[in-house]
Amino acid sequence: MTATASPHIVQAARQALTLMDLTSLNDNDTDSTIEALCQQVKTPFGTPAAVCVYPQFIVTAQRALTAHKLNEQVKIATVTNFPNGDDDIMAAARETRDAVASGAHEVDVVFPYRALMAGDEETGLELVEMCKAACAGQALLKVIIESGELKEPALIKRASELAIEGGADFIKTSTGKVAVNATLEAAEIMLKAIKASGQDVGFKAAGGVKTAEDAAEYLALANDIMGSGWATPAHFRFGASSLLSNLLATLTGNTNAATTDGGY
Ligand SMILES: O=C[C@H](O)COP(=O)(O)O
Repeated sequence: MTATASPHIVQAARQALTLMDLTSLNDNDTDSTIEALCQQVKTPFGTPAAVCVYPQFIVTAQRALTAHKLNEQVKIATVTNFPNGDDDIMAAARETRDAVASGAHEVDVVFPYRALMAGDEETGLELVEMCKAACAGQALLKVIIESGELKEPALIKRASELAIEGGADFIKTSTGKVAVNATLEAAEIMLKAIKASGQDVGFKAAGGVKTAEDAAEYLALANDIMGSGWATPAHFRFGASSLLSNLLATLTGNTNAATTDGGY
């Protein structure tokens, strides 16, 4: 992305930056990589909404954000039942409770999507209910439905409905760990499920969102379905490991910036 980006794309980049859960969920993450991640959140254009890290790095993120005096404005998100979406309700609830006790402000739990594909709706509903209870009103619960594995629009819709019924604060497309991650098609189904529920639930597009142009398409969809002004950090997030560099390049017109933070 270069200085030639249209005003519309520049505006989307500015908005997307503040809606981002800047993510590092790699098996080889260390305290150092998470410290480096937290260092990136301070930009001339504001900060991402959150960093998203594995549970063992919650404290590392807390310490690093505090050192940068950003612990008040940047939330710490983590993942549970991740990435497989197993159907062990109590294990997911325990992980979620432990993550909140460690200081997570937001927990992204994977819905037991394979159980749903096998026709079992109850397990997913109960798992979300138990994880919501484990958040104890202290943390937001984002439910990852793994839309790229569910594939069928009817299953994506049903998983969204069950997550919302179970108490999800956000529904999220993907773990970023499967072949198909966020798509506009899945986003449309999920946003329409939120709208139809009449509940105050947010949406997170995650996995494969890499450019300001990608972000602009999701934001336009959210504006169309939910109304303009809805996509604030309270309702909309991008889960992304390599979007930030492109947004900064778009905002500064500096193509070199695109090479500085990719590859998490
Ligand atoms: O939740 C966020 C995803 O894991 C990030 O996926 P990504 O590496 O494709 O940006």
